[in-house]
Amino acid sequence: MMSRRFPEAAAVGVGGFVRDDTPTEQVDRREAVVASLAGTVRDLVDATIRTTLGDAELHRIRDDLAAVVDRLRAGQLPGPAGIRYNSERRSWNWGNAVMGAANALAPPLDVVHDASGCHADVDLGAAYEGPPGLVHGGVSAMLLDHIMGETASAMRRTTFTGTLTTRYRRGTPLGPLRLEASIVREEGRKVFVAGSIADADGVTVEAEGVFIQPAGAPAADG
Ligand SMILES: CCCCCCCCCCCCCCCC(=O)SCCNC(=O)CCNC(=O)[C@H](O)C(C)(C)COP(=O)(O)OP(=O)(O)OC[C@H]1O[C@@H](n2cnc3c(N)ncnc32)[C@H](O)[C@@H]1OP(=O)(O)O
Repeated sequence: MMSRRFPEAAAVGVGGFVRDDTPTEQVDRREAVVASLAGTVRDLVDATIRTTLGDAELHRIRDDLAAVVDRLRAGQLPGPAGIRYNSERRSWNWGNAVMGAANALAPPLDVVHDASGCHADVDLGAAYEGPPGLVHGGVSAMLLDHIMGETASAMRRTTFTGTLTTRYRRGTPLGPLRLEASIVREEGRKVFVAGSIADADGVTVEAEGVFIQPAGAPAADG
């Protein structure tokens, strides 16, 4: 069993981004490879939840998978993936819980920056269920936290979630959903953001949040 404590990660701290001068072309190529692997692992998670196979077959599959894990463990980072960037301002955070390319737990969320903020279309399957057929409330909050945080940061400054308030207006069905977020106002280091999740029939969850630029955190615009 792997260790769950990563002391070196604690040292990253606020605004801690790792400079990594891997050329962008190489980063893009590797990202496509890890995203493809994560996509298959995501399928595996869904298939595991929904399998109806017998116990003996599941034991055999578990043994096969354990062998695959051993192969992956042959080359590992010492801790979490972190956020890396190169001199061409290409950044990558493949372990991110919401949009990490290598993270099969991430839905993943493909966030688009538009004139009013950010939006993302996502299709949530069986792995994100809370109440029967509905998205887990914590998953909704997680997705909103991310898209609202990305809106606050506008990819040019570091912001951390200070407060996130969610109002669940009705159940959010699993399946295709639309997330939106926009900046409401800014006060010094505080950015107030509104966000929502909607299905085809309208908004299911709405949220407001305060995202804060930690004192001394880096910003691309100075
Ligand atoms: C080059 C760069 C490019 C970067 C491009 C990156 C793009 C990549 C996008 C990824 C998007 C990720 C989106 C996920 C975002 C998370 O998930 S972040 C993880 C969850 N959040 C955390 O862990 C935060 C933990 N908390 C903290 O670190 C600190 O408490 C904070 C929030 C940074 C604030 O600390 P601080 O700067 O010391 O705050 P402080 O000076 O006490 O107060 C400043 C102001 O904020 C207010 N405030 C403080 N705390 C709070 C609070 N919790 N709630 C409300 N207001 C508060 C204070 O009242 C004060 O207000 P004023 O008096 O000025 O009116």
